[in-house]
Amino acid sequence: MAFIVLRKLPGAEVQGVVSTRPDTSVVFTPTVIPTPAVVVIAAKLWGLVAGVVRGAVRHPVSVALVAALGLVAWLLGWRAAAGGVLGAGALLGAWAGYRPESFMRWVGWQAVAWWRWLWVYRRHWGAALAVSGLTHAVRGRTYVPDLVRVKSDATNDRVHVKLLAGQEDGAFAERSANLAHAFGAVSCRVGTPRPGWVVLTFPRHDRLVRPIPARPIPLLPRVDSVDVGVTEDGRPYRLQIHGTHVLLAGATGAGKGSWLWGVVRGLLPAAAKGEALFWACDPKRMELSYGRPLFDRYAATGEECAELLEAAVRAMQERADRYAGLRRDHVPTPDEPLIVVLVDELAFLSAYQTDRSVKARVGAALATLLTQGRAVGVSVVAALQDPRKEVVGIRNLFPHRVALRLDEPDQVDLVLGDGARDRGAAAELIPHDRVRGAGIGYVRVETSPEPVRVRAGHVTDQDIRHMVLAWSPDIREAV
Ligand SMILES: Nc1ncnc2c1ncn2[C@@H]1O[C@H](COP(=O)(O)OP(=O)(O)OP(=O)(O)O)[C@@H](O)[C@H]1O
Repeated sequence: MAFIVLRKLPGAEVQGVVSTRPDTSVVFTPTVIPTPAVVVIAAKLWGLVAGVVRGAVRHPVSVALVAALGLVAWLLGWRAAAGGVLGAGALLGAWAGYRPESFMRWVGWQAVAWWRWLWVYRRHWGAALAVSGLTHAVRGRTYVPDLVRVKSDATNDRVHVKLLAGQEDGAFAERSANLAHAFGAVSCRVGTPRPGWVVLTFPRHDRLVRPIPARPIPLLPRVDSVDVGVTEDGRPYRLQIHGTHVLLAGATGAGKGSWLWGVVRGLLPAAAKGEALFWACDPKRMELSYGRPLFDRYAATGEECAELLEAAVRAMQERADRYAGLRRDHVPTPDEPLIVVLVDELAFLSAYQTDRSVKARVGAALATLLTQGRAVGVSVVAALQDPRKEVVGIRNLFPHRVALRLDEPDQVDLVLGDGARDRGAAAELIPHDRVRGAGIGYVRVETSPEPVRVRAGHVTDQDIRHMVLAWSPDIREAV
């Protein structure tokens, strides 16, 4: 409208023309009302002031720096301003050299975030969201969700987006693959920090691309959770054990073994103190047999596994009878240790089990343990290749679940719950290659609706041999 007022367009004004485009319905040309220049200039000025204020609120440090520099140049001349810039640069350089972590925290990552906001996100925002189908047209005007802030750290960019009124976070979750491609990232995870907002997490570097050595055996006994690996942010990941059950789902070769052994490794000091016991079901006889001396009970055949699980149910019920009316939770002690029931391949005992009576006994014992074991100190940690198999019935009884590499995208939601795949848990895309992919899995954490990618420390055969030599009960007793 402003141009129509300020500039006389050539040719005659065409009025009341109805135009059509092949991809839209009828579009009517709006009536042009000549506006006084002063109104248009005032509107432009208002837009400018609003833009400056918005910029100052969103980027206070950058705006303050530019303003301070302008003030110095105005009051003292450009030489003083240039000297100030050089001096500030030297100070920042010294800070970065002596205290790189605090420098990155307060200055470095802010600068990276600002650059990424400007160069990667802001530049393509409207077009990328329009092509992804995340903009909305209302009465001929197109509205784009607001790109409010970008925060960066060593691994990820977190893009804070204010949704359009009436838009829902699921729309972004469904388009996470489009967004990842649009902004050149390997993936995009969608979180909802509060109503009306989404946070899109774009990883810049993959910290998990190389295997991680087995996590150190803790110095002090601890049973609540175990440090089994590292998250993509580089933080240790503690898997909850006490008061819960854990399901590890992953195709063959996905690295379930390193998670199972990571649990054993982290609980060794507690086991040495008598506060944790390992009962192992190893129907494949491949995985757990290697560290057999570490286990207080070990079962391999279907019959033996059924007996072991029923013994766990008896121990659980005996405790429940004693606790009834007296206490509501379990505290591990040498008299009342946490019993960790490890099951290497759940489907061997359920879906592939040919002996019907064994299958029924295992199913009944597992269902009882999973529904009643948590409060009295019996935790099940089970591995499973195919989450579609007959374990469907008990799958949801595991409060903590890990989706390692899976064969099909549909399997992800079966393991992690509805919507996990859309929110970025692309477990079917974890590389098959052992070096780049084994041991990587997606987990859900209580603090965030977005799945978190974790790589378990690689517990090698040599680590297991060392664990057996240093920590098995027989050897400790002999010493
Ligand atoms: N965290 C890890 N980091 C790197 N390599 C790993 C990791 N975990 C396992 N591996 C390697 O990947 C291969 C497969 O691991 P593993 O046997 O644990 O897989 P799995 O899921 O138990 O497979 P299956 O169900 O067939 O037994 C092994 O060679 C192992 O050494």
